[in-house]
Amino acid sequence: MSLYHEAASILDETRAKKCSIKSLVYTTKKGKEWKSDPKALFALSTEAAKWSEVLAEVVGRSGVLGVERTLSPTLALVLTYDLFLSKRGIALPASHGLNAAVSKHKARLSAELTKARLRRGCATIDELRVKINGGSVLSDGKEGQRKVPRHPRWVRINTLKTTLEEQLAGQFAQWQSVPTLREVVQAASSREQVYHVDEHIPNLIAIPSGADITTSVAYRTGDLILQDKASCFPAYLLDPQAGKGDVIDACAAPGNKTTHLAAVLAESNARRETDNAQGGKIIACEKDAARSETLEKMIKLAGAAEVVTVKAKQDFTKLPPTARVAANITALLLDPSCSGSGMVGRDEDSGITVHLPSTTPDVPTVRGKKRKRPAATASAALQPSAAPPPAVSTTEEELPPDSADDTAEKLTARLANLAAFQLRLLEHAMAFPAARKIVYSTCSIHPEENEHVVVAALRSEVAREMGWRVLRRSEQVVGMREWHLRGQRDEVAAAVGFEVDGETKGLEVDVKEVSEACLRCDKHGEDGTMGFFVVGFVRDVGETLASNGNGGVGLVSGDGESYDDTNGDDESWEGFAD
Ligand SMILES: C[S@@+](CC[C@H](N)C(=O)[O-])C[C@H]1O[C@@H](n2cnc3c(N)ncnc32)[C@H](O)[C@@H]1O
Repeated sequence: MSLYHEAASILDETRAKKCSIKSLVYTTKKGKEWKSDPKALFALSTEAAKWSEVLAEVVGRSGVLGVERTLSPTLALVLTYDLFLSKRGIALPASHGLNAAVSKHKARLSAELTKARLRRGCATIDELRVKINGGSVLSDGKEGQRKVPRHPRWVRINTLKTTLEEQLAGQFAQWQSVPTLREVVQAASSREQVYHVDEHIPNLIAIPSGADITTSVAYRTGDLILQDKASCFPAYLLDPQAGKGDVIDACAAPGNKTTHLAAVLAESNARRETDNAQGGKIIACEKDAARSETLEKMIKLAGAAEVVTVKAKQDFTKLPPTARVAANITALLLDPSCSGSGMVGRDEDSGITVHLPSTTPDVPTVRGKKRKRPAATASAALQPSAAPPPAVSTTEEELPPDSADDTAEKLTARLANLAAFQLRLLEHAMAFPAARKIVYSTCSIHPEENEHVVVAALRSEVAREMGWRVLRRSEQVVGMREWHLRGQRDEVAAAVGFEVDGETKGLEVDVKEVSEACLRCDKHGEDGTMGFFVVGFVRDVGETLASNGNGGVGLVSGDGESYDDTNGDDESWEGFAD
């Protein structure tokens, strides 16, 4: 099988199973069977996927698929990518059937590529490349108007296996530390070896987007994990503490947040070495069978298998809060499927939408499965708050990321279904009897999946019965408390049902408190993150919350005895920052 056939089959599988290209190339059983060099295969599949929205238009409008019967839509995508966009061109002899099938239509394809570029307002292919690689651009100030993407590559140091210091002295020994993220971003195109240690998340560094560490031993052995900064917020905010019960990661695959949770818990255990309050395990649920396999592999690779128990093919909503395994669950991380509207095209860990060309010309872009759904408003799906949410089809939870050609009506209906599903999961989490803390997150920029779900959850019967409220900003771990982007106040107010006009108190929801408790990350913003939303919930019943000295809160029993005495040791968390 040629590189092109293999890359096309990877794109087909990515679409069908919604799994990442990286996991297909490197970690699946099939990965061992690839004949092509994995690095070349990964690069071609990822680049073709990133460009697929444009190339689907180019190939579809050219009509090539109607005449070249040997070409499948994905095969045409990967070949057209190499024909026009890779430095070396198609890596096959000119006489090879596949090369000829595309090259003989070069003029027509090239004309369509020009039109597609102009439709996107780009004067040159390089400008289009920048747009595709990160959306927004900024001048690097070195070569006139040369533009570079805003996004760095985020690398989490896996403290289950190594330390930040060890990696900076080893893998990054030849690299230069820079004091600002901007310097990393500006180095993106020149591939300078610079890194910036993040100010908010411990053990996280940013490196230029062009820097590839995926071939390094440290990456392959799980010492380094590619994880967007925003995606590190949930585990850090949940802040599981040693000796205070077990944690559920309800929607765990592919497992980046699970392994981050394990690392945070292990840090806490290490700080408690001298007393008896160690322990705590993580239960990772994943509904999808294929993704459960990936999850298991990622956990093993990250060295988290001892502390994490995988519940493969486990629908979280089918795990009864009264089950024996649930009795000791004190914290839950809920990162459910969402619209993915915050995802950045180049973030291979989060998955990329593969667009396919039409097999008949003049149809701009053929998207994935078409779903006929009645129009509905997202907020209607969350009303009335105490009533059970409407039934959601099982497939709707798994929709691919938003597409530019979604009509407003389709998007509204889609968000309504997603929001109802997300609320259902959140309400289920709130029913766990020993639970004291929940972190809810999405990689969506839509308030319907974010602030609106938070308000609906707070107003739900289970939240009121169990005493759930938001984890206030002042109670959050230091990096999250200091994060500048908070929830959208007008959206919280809209969900509560009244306008903001200086008066922020609702009947049962404090708009200011709730919006301040929520954290948002901007897609394509100066922070170099994907679009993201995260919020914490806590309940005080039977216990009160007190500062744990980590800048956040720990549980204190009713009689005032603290379960946590990490004052002093916590300095190490903040110490990593610079
Ligand atoms: C956004 S992804 C989670 C990403 C993951 N937390 C990480 O950081 O690597 C959502 C996952 O939830 C799974 N899922 C969806 N509904 C579920 C349910 N009811 N129970 C358990 N898992 C579910 C999906 O299959 C998908 O793998």
